[in-house]
Amino acid sequence: MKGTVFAVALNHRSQLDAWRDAFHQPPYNTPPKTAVWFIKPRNTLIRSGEAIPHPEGEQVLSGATVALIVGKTASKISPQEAADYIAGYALANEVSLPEESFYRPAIKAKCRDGFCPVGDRATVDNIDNLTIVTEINGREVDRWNTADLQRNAATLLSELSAFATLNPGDAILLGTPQTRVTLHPGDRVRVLADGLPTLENSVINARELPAQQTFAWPLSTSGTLFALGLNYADHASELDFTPPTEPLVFIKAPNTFKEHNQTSVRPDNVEYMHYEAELVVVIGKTARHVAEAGAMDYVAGYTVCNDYAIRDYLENYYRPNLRVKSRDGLTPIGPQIVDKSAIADPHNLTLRTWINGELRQQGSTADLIFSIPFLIAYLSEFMTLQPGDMIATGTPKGLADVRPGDEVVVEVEGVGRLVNRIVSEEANS
Ligand SMILES: O=C(O)C/C=C\CC(=O)C(=O)O
Ligand SMILES: [Mg+2]
Repeated sequence: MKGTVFAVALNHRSQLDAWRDAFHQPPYNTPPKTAVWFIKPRNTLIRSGEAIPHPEGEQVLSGATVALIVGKTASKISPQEAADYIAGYALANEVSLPEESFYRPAIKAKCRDGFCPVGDRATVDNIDNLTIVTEINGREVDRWNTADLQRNAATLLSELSAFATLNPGDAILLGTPQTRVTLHPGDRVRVLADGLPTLENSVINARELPAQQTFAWPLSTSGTLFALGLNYADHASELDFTPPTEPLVFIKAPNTFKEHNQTSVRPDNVEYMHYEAELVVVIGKTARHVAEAGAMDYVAGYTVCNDYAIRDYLENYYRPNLRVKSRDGLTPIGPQIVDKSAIADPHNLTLRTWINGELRQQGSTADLIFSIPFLIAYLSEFMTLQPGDMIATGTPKGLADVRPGDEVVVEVEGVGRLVNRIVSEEANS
């Protein structure tokens, strides 16, 4: 099994009930209109029998659920067609720290090493009425039924495939109830459901992890692309935000990647398709608990990306949400990785974007709010960065809409010049 693990928050009725009043207050203002997606990156994935690391001083919550495993490439499918695209289901545990907000991506709560155990796959007769039981140290502590999900498995597959092509081995975690069970070092947590292989994991103190243990999806084909939001003060203010005091990090899945000289699709009937020129840092060796002072040793090189956003789809849930940023083909990246030794000072590079030859965006990595070593230290404090992982460092001021027919060139001085063309949905079909 391999692939990207997508997950959905606020999909159990008990969660919607608990948050109902808050949804009408800032920062949310309205209840979510679409599924609230997030990604469990490869460092979170472990198998049955492996240990869940418990970060010292944190409250760790078990979130027993089911993973839908995709069997066939799925793009824009209806709920009625979904069964044909599903290879089976597996028990999973969407382990998390407590969440006090659904406004920003919950990366620090949900993307810690080993926070996504997934069991073996099987087929299930009726996934929409499945009871999932959690036992800790042999005692039942939780039980819930998939009939209480807001969106069922087929609907989730359909809604995600509307903007992200799913490939065999990709998975969707169906959601968890509001109430979760606390895990402690030394616990054994078992997740059970009729017809699915039991998922069993011990919980160990994260300090006791063997140094060489990595948290890699066994057959992963691609590193994780972490992206920074609002990492340039001038860009934050053009979007009417004050600059963040802590990095705002979201994840872009591999379905978004496009090579140099390819096309990206502008969805019909949208007003805002914005380019974003960004310097991307490529990690060269495993980084866990790295100090800022030594963090540049973990960089292999640099590349360029265009972190397109469809801002019409912004909702104040895990903002920027996957519908805005993780659409098929909306991250042109490349054209090459430039070795670290070729860049004298990555914090003094000019970024530029041209539309049809006209210069529309210009900034400098000198203005990054959170520097490259700070970001590596920040992320590696709560997750293991692995060779091939990437950090898109954010974009400066200068956004504008792009239209079918436009040629968009983003450049980072000394690193590369990345060309992309915008096409309409019709031209792409
Ligand atoms: O939530 C928002 O509107 C802003 C999030 C990300 C912007 C981004 O990708 C960047 O600053 O770069
Ligand atoms: Mg960006």
